[in-house]
Amino acid sequence: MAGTVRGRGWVRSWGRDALGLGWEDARGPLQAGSETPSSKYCWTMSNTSQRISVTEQHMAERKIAVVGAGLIGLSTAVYISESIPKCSVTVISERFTPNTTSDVAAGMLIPHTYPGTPVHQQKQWFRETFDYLFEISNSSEASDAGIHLVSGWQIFKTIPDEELPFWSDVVLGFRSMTKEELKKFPQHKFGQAFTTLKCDCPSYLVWLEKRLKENGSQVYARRVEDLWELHNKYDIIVNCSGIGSRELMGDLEIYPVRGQVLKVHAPWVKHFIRDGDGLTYIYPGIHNVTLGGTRQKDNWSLSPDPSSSKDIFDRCCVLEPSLQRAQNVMVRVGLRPSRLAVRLQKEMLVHGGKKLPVVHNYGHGSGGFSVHRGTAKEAARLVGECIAALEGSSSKAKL
Ligand SMILES: Cc1cc2nc3c(=O)[nH]c(=O)nc-3n(C[C@H](O)[C@H](O)[C@H](O)COP(=O)(O)OP(=O)(O)OC[C@H]3O[C@@H](n4cnc5c(N)ncnc54)[C@H](O)[C@@H]3O)c2cc1C
Ligand SMILES: O=C([O-])CC(=O)C(=O)O
Repeated sequence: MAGTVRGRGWVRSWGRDALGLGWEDARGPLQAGSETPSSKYCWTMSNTSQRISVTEQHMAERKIAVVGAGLIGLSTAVYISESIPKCSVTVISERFTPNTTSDVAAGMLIPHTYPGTPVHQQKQWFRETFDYLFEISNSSEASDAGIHLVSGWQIFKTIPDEELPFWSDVVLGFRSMTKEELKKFPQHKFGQAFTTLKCDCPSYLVWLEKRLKENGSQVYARRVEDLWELHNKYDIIVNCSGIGSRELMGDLEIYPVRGQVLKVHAPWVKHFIRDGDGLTYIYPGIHNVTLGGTRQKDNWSLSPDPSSSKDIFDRCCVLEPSLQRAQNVMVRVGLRPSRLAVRLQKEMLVHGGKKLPVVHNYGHGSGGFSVHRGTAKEAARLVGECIAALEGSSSKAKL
């Protein structure tokens, strides 16, 4: 069975591979049982990626599979394909844009704290992500990538313990709100004004997919039940399966935090507004304004809840009364892949005397957009270490 899905510039063809599993290919269907055309792969280096230091000479071409095609999988695959020489990158995922959690997100660059990750590390990830997207926002790619600057306010009913958050010198023009500005919010006592970046989620994911295609990477649509399925075809696995890691890796430290948002047409809203309690926010984007939200721990339901929609809308109208005239209200629900700390580490799986190096990059919770480029860079560095170890063991074997 074969067919074609979805347009938007990159048509994926699909069919079934030698394992009897559904696959998708960026350049048209492979024949069942055919070899992955890895020798055709090439790598390029953009001025925003650093090349990972892996000795190129005499290196075997390494086959890397990235599991997951949400924001984290795509951005990690792009970073690897642009920074590691002599490797082929294949993305394998059950779902693609527009059907991932990443498509539901507001896509704002305002960090959420991971209690189990050192703050200096989170700040570095945020800075790397901010600098990368700022450069895109300042280029001709900005509209294709769906990246833009947005200014606004974070407001508080009581003065927060931390008046200067750790990320205040990364965003632009951070300052306390003036008394005049606060008059707009009579229930709030304190506020922070700043300019940050926003990703238009489906556009950014489509743009990342396009980058991968240009780098010669492959994309397959299928669910992975066990990483060992990939052992014979790939040298290194990068696990970016988000909340899917609970089942795939048996990681009980990751849990869903259900989020419901409304996407509305209100083109006159230009400023973002976020209540510091993290529950209510208004984020103007390119195509619509995202109104949020809910945070429901351990709730797996992807069905929209009408009473939550009304509550979100009412809360947002209190902060921005003009939203009462908003139109085309769409409801979206996503499960934030939450964890005390992002899992960004190497693991060597061993099974029947065989080894499979895995790099994990998942558990970004409420803040994936804010740190994705930084975590992609760190995951690529760990992949570089795995390659160096494989090179070391293959040269020892030759002696
Ligand atoms: C309502 C809401 C608003 C948000 N707003 C923001 C925001 O403004 N700013 C911000 O920084 N963050 C925000 N987030 C958080 C952000 O969306 C997440 O941190 C981010 O999307 C996580 O990306 P991911 O790639 O890890 O997960 P996902 O997008 O869920 O991708 C996981 C991928 O893995 C695949 N997969 C899973 N299991 C398997 C398997 N067994 N086999 C094959 N494939 C598998 C899935 O199909 C999917 O493609 C928001 C989240 C929500 C829900
Ligand atoms: O909290 C926010 O501002 C938006 C967000 O990241 C979320 O809902 O997870």
